Amino acid sequence: MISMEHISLRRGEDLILDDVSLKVNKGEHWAILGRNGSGKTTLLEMMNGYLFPTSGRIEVLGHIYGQSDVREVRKEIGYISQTLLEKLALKDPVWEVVATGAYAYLRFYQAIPEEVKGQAVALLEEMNLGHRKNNPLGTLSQGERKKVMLARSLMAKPKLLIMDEPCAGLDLFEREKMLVEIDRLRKRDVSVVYVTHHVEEIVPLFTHVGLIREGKVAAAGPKHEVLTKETIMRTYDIQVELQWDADRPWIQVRNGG
Ligand SMILES: Nc1ncnc2c1ncn2[C@@H]1O[C@H](COP(=O)(O)OP(=O)(O)OP(=O)(O)O)[C@@H](O)[C@H]1O
Repeated sequence: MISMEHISLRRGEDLILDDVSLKVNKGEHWAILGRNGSGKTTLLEMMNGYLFPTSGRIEVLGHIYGQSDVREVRKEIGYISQTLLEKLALKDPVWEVVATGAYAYLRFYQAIPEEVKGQAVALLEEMNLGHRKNNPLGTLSQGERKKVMLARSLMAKPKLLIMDEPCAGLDLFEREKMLVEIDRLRKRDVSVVYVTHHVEEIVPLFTHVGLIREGKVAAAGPKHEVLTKETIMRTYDIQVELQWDADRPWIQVRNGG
């Protein structure tokens, strides 16, 4: 699905990504973690073809970046980020916001086919938001809005779903509801790449973990191999204990970190 080989990105004097290699195969779902400024969003922007590396090779869904039309590749990629959420029109009814996901634009300026509306409403119902379909997006809670974004990204039936901190800013209740939806992505034919700051968001859906430190891959591979207290301590410079419960990792910070 994704093959990044020896990717580096230089900005002036700074090496933002430093010889990063990462491979996401079909059937795998990856969680990417790392400290603030370690390069996670930059990595996602490269997967989407919004940023090009200074050196290295990126292949996504069989297209080699630099030799393909990235706009075509992006049609097969769903991208969920705070920036996108901020661009959506708060006055538009929720079902319409979801329906625009079937197309490459943010708002409709023509009649929406009934079939597309039906698909949007079905996705909202699947996420227990059917009763809110006619409400303006701006009246929904932050958690509900994030679910709307997820539903919207699924409209185009993406092969790859890239999520940049989709649970940021959610309370415990809203976050768990969102995580239920994310875990349910296993029923779809889609590979997920998910950036988060919180280890406990690595729900059972996820098969692999990548840890980024100062623009380099500190560790990457099957989650139970990669996610250990030693690798977390190396990535975050903090003393922790790590426990798995129902195939979900939890962190306890030791006194004084
Ligand atoms: N346009 C830019 N010009 C120069 N430096 C940049 C630019 N964009 C990002 N950076 C730098 O690149 C580094 C990595 O940024 P990035 O946003 O990828 O990190 P991140 O791991 O996603 O951080 P966070 O967890 O805080 O969101 C940071 O040091 C950032 O300041």
